[in-house]
Amino acid sequence: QDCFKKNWNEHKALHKTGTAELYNPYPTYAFTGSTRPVHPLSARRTVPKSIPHPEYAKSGIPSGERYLNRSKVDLLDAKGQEAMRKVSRLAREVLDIVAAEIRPGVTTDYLDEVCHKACLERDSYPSPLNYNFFPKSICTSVNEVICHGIPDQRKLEDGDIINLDVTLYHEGYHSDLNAAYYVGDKAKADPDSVRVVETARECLDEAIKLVKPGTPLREIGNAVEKYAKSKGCSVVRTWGGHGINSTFHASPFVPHYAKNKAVGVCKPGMTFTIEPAIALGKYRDITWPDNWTNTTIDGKRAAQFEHTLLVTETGVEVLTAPTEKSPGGPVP
Ligand SMILES: COc1cccc(Cn2ccc3cc(C(=O)NO)cnc32)c1
Ligand SMILES: [Co+2]
Ligand SMILES: [Co+2]
Ligand SMILES: [Co+2]
Repeated sequence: QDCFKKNWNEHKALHKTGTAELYNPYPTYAFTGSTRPVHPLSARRTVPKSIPHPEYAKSGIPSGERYLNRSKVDLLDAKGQEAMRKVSRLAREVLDIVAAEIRPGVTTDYLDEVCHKACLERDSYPSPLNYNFFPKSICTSVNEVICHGIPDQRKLEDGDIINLDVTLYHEGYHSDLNAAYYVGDKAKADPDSVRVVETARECLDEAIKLVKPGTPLREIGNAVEKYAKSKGCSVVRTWGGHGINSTFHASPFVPHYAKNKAVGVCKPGMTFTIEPAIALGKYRDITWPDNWTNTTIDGKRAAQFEHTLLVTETGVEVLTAPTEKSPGGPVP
C-alpha cells in the first residue's frame, strides 16, 4: 500500500502523469468473493448548470424524500405521466448506449464516463451522482456484487457478469432501470451465471404480469420468490422496488420476497420500480468498507433487472421497456 505512504498531492501528481499504480484499498477479509476494487477512483464528474439538478446534487441529501408521507403514494396526472414516459425513454437509451460498450478490458470507470456523457447529451442529470453522497453517475455491479457497485479502474474480464443501473433526472422527474449482461462470449458463460441472470430477468417479467389496478403490492414478492426458488436461487431481502417520480425514491417500498407486509395496492397513475436481486447461494448481503458496494455473504454471484412502471386504468405500462430506437442491447 505504498499509495498511502506518499502524501496525497504527490500521489495525485503521479496520476496526472499516468504513472500512479493501481491498488485495492481494503484488507482481504472485507471481501466474500474474488471481485476487488481497483482504486483510485477518477475525479468527480460535473454537470453543467444549464441542466436542471435535483435538490441533492450539491448537498448529497435528498431532503424532499425525508418528508414523504410514507403511506401516501403519488398518483400522477396526464402531464406527470407524459413526463415519466419521456425520462424513461431517455434512460433506456442511456442504458443501451453504455451496455454496447461492455467488453473484456474496459474499466467500469469508462462505462461511468460513457453514461455521464450520454445523460448530459440528453439534457439529463445522472441521478446517482451525489445521491446520498454516491460518487459516480451509474452503479456497476460485477459478479458477487448485488448492487451499488462503484465504477473504478477494474477492467472487465471474459466470463464476468455485470449489472448496469441507470437513473436519469429530466424536466423534474426520475426514471430508473437496470439489467445484467455477460462480459465476453455469452456462449462461453458458465451455466450458473446464465442461470442466475436469466432467473433474475424472468422474475421481473413474472412480477410485471401482476401489475394492474387492485393488485396488492405484497403479491409481487410472492411471485418473485416462487419463481426464484423454482430455479434454485434465493431472493435478496435488503433492497426493494420503490416509488419514483419527482424524487428518486418515494413510497411505496416493494419487497421482492414472499409473505411480506407491503401495504397498499396498485392504483392508476402510480409509478414505481420492481428490481429483484437474485442470488445463486445465500440471500444475505454484506457491504464493503466503501459503504456502498453490496455483495452476497457467500461470494456467489447475483443478478438483478429493473424497470420503472406506470399503473394504467387497465394494467401496466413498462416505461423503461426497449423501444424501436433503443431495442436493448447487446443481447443480454
Ligand atoms: C443510504 O443507504 C444507501 C445505500 C446504498 C445506496 C444508496 C444510494 N444510492 C446510490 C445509487 C442508488 C441506486 C438506487 C436504486 O434504486 N437503484 O435501482 C438506490 N439507491 C442508490 C443509499
Ligand atoms: Co494511487
Ligand atoms: Co436502479
Ligand atoms: Co431503483
